[in-house]
Amino acid sequence: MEKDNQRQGITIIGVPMDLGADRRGVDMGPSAIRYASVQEKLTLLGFDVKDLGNLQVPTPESYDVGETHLKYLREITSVNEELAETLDKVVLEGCFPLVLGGDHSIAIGTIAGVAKRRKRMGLVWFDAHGDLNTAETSPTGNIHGMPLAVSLGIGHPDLVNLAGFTPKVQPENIVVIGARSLDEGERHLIREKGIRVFTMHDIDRLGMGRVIEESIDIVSKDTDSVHLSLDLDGMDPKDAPGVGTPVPGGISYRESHLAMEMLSDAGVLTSAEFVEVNPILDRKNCTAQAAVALIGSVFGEKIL
Ligand SMILES: NC(=[NH2+])NCCC[C@H](N)C(=O)O
Ligand SMILES: [Mn+2]
Ligand SMILES: [Mn+2]
Repeated sequence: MEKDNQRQGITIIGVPMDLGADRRGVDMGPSAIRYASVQEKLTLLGFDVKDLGNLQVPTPESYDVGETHLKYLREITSVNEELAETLDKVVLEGCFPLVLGGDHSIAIGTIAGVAKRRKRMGLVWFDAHGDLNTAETSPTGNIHGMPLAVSLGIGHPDLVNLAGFTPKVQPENIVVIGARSLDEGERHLIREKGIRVFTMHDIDRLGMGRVIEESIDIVSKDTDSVHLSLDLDGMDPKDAPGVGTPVPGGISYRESHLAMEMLSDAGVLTSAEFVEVNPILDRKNCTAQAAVALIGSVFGEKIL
């Protein structure tokens, strides 16, 4: 991949989605991240920032949950269709799309939108979870546990065929970083597809520096773009408590920054999303603040 030196601008899109997860409140994630001054930070870093505001997302109270093994499938599909269309336009304009969630089910639409005009996309999946479930393997029926499988072309046809093509990404161009809570079906899929998963065990042994060096090789080999999908629950709950599905033993605050700084230095990223910030479960907005600090590092902020 060529280094992307002529970044024109950044376009922010909020997706206040909470239909993909069991715990309410993650719909306030985009507001919390904006409140933590994301636009100011990026402007200070010298970028031309445009905020498109939030997509409209139905509230769970006004809809029927639908099939319990794929909760709110219809509503989630339609929001993701709109998100994919919005992102396609942003890519066509030559801007860097920065999506603020919302639960992780929005990655279905983000990835569909950013992959549409690309031949081959690399994907960095920063998460405590694999998000590789299907209706058959999910223990919860929550679609936020499925977006990576969907992007690989595995899952309900309405989700998989979103934006009219499938798959969005190939298993050999994906890295998962920070995994420590995987369901049985997800373990199977990881082995079957040969997906490179850097678990917490690998991060402990290799160190984040090596993990990211290897990750950059994987996601940039023979690709024309790289998307970062960052679930704040990848971080340790001590540093990012405002998430709906926290798992102890996560990536530290500094390791997270090192990962973002190295991705930034490599100049490979072409789009990003920050998801699962739940202000109701947070402590004085510190999870949204962590998200904004990491966004700073993604866009080149340095200590010195
Ligand atoms: N994006 C997330 N936080 N996903 C959590 C998924 C948890 C669990 N594996 C499930 O499928 O329900
Ligand atoms: Mn997660
Ligand atoms: Mn996730």
